[in-house]
Amino acid sequence: MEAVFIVNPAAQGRKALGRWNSFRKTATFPYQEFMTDSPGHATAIARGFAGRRKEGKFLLIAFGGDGTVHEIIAGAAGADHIVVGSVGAGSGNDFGRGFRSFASAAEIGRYLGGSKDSMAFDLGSADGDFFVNSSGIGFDAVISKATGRSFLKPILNRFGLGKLVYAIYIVRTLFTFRTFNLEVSAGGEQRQYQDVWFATVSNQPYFGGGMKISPASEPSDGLIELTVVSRLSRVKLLFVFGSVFFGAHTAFREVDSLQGRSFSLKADRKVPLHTDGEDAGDTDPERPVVFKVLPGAWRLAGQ
Ligand SMILES: Nc1ncnc2c1ncn2[C@@H]1O[C@H](COP(=O)(O)OP(=O)(O)OP(=O)(O)O)[C@@H](O)[C@H]1O
Repeated sequence: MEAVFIVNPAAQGRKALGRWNSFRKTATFPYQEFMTDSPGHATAIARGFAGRRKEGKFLLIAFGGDGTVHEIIAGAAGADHIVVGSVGAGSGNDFGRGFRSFASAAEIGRYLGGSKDSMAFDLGSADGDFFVNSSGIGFDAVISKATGRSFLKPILNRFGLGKLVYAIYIVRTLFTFRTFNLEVSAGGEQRQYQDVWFATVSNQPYFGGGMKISPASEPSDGLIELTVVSRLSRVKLLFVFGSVFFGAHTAFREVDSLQGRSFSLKADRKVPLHTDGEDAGDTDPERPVVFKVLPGAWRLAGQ
């Protein structure tokens, strides 16, 4: 198995590059190294390896944040000669909360010299756009979009306060966001929701930098979970957000949770969509966004 690091030097407010320069000195095994130069580059690199099935197995290790792992998995989906690994060097790192990641080069060295076990995990798709953690429409997508391009993020990251960005935008969006009406089709049934703040489809429990939005999610069960938050006052939404950190929000009657293999979500106006916290455009009020699970579509290093 050949080790390949895919490094996003821009992750964690460009701190990742410095971390990589220290990390690489501790790697005692042979490896290839790629630096991403723009969004989408990690997917292109992973796709290149996905086309090299005849050359044996590859361990593609993301050195960056959630966006970097997301891109690598999207490029490697369906290629069973590729095993994905991750070293968390981003600001949110929800991936590391829901999935096993490597803590050091020594750990990777032990893995390569030892069992080389891997496990298949599910991948989500939102109209063909992949997600490993979650994808959603509404309030959370507005926040992901805003924080993704925030001038505050690199500044706060420098002081180790990246999470504060989420808090700032949650409060700001709370006062500016317009709720929407939502039609959900799941398992042959239809449900209508009024005054929706957000609807999130999860493959693993965490989103938004450590919020346990979907406690029932299990990324290898062949299922995805939909969480719809609706009909809440702005003040109560803040309480719900507070309780999300502990996964206690599901007790609120305004929080509905469904489990299934596919959900169609149709909002009555244009609403922002995110996949793994990355901007995925807006919904179209004329047609639903179809969320699906692709069971066992990618492999993660370790058991
Ligand atoms: N050289 C580059 N310059 C600018 N952006 C890049 C570069 N390489 C990759 N990217 C983009 O940087 C974005 C953010 O990366 P990533 O998510 O890994 O870090 P983060 O935002 O610090 O962490 P997290 O998502 O865990 O909060 C990704 O969308 C990725 O496509």
